Amino acid sequence: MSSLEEPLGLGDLPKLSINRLGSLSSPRAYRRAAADDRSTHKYNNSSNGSTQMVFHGNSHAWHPQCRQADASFDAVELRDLPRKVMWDLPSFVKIVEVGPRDGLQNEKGNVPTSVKIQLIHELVAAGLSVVEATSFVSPKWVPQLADAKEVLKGIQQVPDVRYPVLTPNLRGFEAAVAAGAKEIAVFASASESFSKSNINCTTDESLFRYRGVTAAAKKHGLLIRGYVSCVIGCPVEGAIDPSKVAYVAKELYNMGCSEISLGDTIGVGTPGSVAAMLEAVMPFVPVDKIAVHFHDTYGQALANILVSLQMGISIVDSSVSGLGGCPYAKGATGNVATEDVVYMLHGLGIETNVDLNKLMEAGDYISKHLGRPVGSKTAAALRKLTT
Ligand SMILES: CC(C)(COP(=O)([O-])OP(=O)([O-])OC[C@H]1O[C@@H](n2cnc3c(N)ncnc32)[C@H](O)[C@@H]1OP(=O)([O-])[O-])[C@@H](O)C(=O)NCCC(=O)NCCSC(=O)C[C@@](C)(O)CC(=O)[O-]
Repeated sequence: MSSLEEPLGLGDLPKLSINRLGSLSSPRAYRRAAADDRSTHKYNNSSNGSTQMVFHGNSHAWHPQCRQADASFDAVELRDLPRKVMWDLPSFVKIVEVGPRDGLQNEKGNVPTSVKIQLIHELVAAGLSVVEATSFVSPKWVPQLADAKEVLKGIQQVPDVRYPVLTPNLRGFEAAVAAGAKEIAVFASASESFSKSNINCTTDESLFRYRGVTAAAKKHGLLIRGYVSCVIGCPVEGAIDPSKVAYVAKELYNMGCSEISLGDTIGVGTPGSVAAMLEAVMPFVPVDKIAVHFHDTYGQALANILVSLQMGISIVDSSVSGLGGCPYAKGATGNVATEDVVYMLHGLGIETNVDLNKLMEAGDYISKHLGRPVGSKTAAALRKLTT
C-alpha cells in the first residue's frame, strides 16, 4: 500500500490546522505535512513542568498524552475545524446525469423508448441541466441503445439543458447530428486492454479517430465532452499509471473537448489513488474543465467525490438510482447514485439546482419499470421515513 493510500483520520486534523493546512498547495503536500506533524509531538508535562517529546508515528490522535496536551488549543482550533476540513470546496457543483446512457446501456431487459424519454424528462424536471441521453454506437455492440435516434428525436429539449450523446466514430457522429444532437461525447481509455474490448482499437487509434469526429463537431458548432475510462484500474491490466490518464486527457482536451470526464470505470479507486490521478491530470487540463465519474463497486464513490471537490473539481457525473455499469467491464457495478451525491452536496452547503424530491420521483419511476428497489441509499432512507 502506498503512503497516499494510508487512511488519514479526522482526529489528525486539529494539530495540522494550527498553521499548515491553509497554506498547503495540494493534498499530497498536506499528507506529507501530516506525516511530519504526527511523528513527533512536544507537550508540557503538568506533573513536573518539564517539556517532553512523544514519538508516536501515525497514531497521534489516539495517544493519551497528546490528547491531553492538545486540549488547550482544541477549544479554539475546533471552532475552525469544519471550515478547514472543508478546505476550498466549490459553492456550486454541476451534476452530469448519465443514467439514461451509462445506466441503461447495461440493462439486460429491453427498456422501451418511451420509458427512456420519460426518464429524461423527469430528470430535467428535477433541475438537472446536463442529461446524457443515449449513444450512437453500434447496435451489435450495445443493443440496449439501438433506439438512439428515436430517443433523441423524442425528447422535448428544454433551452439551456444539455443532452450529450456518445459517438464512437464519424458514422455515429453523423447519425447523432441528423437526430438533432447539439453535444457529443467521445470516449477513450487509459487502458489498452479496455480500449480493445470496448471499442475494438488501441487508445492511439481511437484518439486518431476522435480527431476526425471532433473536427467535424467543431465545424457544426457542437459542444464536445471527452471521456477517459479506466482512470484508476482496468479489469485486465490492474492499476493504471496516472501518467497514462494524463496523456489521454491532454490529447482529448487539445482536440477541443470542453469537458474531460475521468471515469473510474470499475470503481476500484480510493481517495488516495483518485488524488494522485487528479494531480497528474491537472497540469494538462484546467480544473474547471475536469469532471469525475465514479462507479461505486467498492463503496468509495462519495469519498472519491469529496476528495475531488477538495482538489477543486466542480463537475460530477452520476446516475439516478445508481443505474449502470459497462457491458465491457466485467464486475463493475453502477455509477454513484445521483440522489446520494445531491444529498451529500446539499449537506455540505453546495448548490446543485437539483430538487431531491423530484429526483427521487425519477428514480422511483425507472426502478419500478426495471422491477427492482431504488439503488440510492438516500432515496431508500427517505422513503422509509415517509411510509
Ligand atoms: C466503435 C465500434 C463501432 C467499432 O466496432 P467494430 O466492430 O470494430 O467496427 P466496424 O466498423 O466493423 O462496425 C461493426 C458494425 O457496426 C456498424 N457500426 C459501426 N459504427 C456504428 C455506429 N456509430 N452506429 C451504428 N452502427 C455502427 C458497422 O456498420 C458494422 O455493421 P455491419 O457492417 O457488420 O452490419 C464498436 O466497438 C462500438 O460501437 N463500441 C461501443 C461500445 C460502447 O458503447 N461501450 C460502452 C461505452 S461506456 C465507456 O466507454 C465508459 C464510460 C464512457 O461510461 C466512462 C466510464 O464509465 O468510465
